[in-house]
Amino acid sequence: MKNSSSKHRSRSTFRNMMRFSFSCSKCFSSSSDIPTDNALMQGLQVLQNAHAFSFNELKVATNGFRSSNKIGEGGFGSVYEGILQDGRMVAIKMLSAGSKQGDREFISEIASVSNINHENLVKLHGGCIDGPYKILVYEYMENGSLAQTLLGSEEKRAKFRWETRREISLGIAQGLAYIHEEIKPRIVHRDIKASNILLDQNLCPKVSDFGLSKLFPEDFTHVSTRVAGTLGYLAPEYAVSGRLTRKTDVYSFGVLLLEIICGRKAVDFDPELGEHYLVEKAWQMYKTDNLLKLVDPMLNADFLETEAVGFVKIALLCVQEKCGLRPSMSMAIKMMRGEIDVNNMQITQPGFIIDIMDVKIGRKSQSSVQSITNRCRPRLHPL
Ligand SMILES: Nc1ncnc2c1ncn2[C@@H]1O[C@H](COP(=O)(O)OP(=O)(O)OP(=O)(O)O)[C@@H](O)[C@H]1O
Repeated sequence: MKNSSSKHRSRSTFRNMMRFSFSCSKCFSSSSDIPTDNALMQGLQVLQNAHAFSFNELKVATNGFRSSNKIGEGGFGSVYEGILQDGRMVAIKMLSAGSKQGDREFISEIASVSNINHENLVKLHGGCIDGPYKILVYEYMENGSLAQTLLGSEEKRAKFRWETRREISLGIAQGLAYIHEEIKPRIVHRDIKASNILLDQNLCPKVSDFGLSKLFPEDFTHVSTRVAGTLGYLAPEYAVSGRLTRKTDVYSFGVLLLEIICGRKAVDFDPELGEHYLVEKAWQMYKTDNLLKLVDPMLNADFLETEAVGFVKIALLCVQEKCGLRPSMSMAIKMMRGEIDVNNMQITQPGFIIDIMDVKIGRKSQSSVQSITNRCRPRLHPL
């Protein structure tokens, strides 16, 4: 199920075009986002809790960061597979040198991940800071990302059964519920998407890439922040106002859940249909009572209909336009397990962004949009 590095590269290039990060000094309290020497020092101190690898150790593990060891490339650097001296297989993420943003992501990732342990979160073994090099060392995930396996090209897509999709969805939800509700300080991931869900040898899903995560003091309901994330997964209110809450992740989870059920990307391009959006499609199908038609044809109708339709409804609840109507992750888990009947929940219009460069906006968003610049004004689609 593992893919070649060239394929990783071409997909990553496309994904990176979809990922964006911008700030607006007028409306976002961005001072905490600017990496300072102090912040860097704090990051280094936290790193002492994890293993500090030497650059040479990692160079040996990856055959001198040889291109044949490269397994992927993300927005902030390249990922290599490597074998440590003790025989452990690891994924080694070398952040792009000299990038200020890279510093921030690096510290954020270390601070978020080095102290947490959960079967649905990728384990960070440690890291290395050596001159211009900033490197993270993770447990190795044999089956790559959901973006490669479930949403890859038609001929290469893995055939995930319904039960596997259900367990993957539940696992991701459990990882998120853990960082949202169980640990202190709480963590908002901020970049939940298919390429950040990695699968181990047993197809157990693990949330990875905490580079954009924000630590959340317990008594805070939200923080104002630079907007960062990936188009298609971005909660509208967060894109519009920079107001980050756990419901920002819940929105992205809803989009991801739709992708898992439908086997289709959140935003896709078709030569005939043009660009189309999964959230919009799901809402149309819901309104016309056609949710079954959304389920991935690759399943050949081999799935539990009520459960699959229930999962689409849960996804629609997670992407509700009003974040107050979205469930918490623990509530979503209860619905997925059938402990709460999703059919008793009221589903209203979802919200989504189709173009961050265009200034046309849908209803309900005027007031919050007024405070931001033209450049970063998203267009909310009036569904
Ligand atoms: N722990 C890991 N085990 C195995 N492969 C990994 C691991 N971490 C990352 N990868 C591979 O490297 C690729 C790039 O990962 P990375 O987190 O740098 O970026 P991304 O999530 O794909 O993109 P972006 O940076 O835009 O979010 C992943 O898609 C995956 O194929």
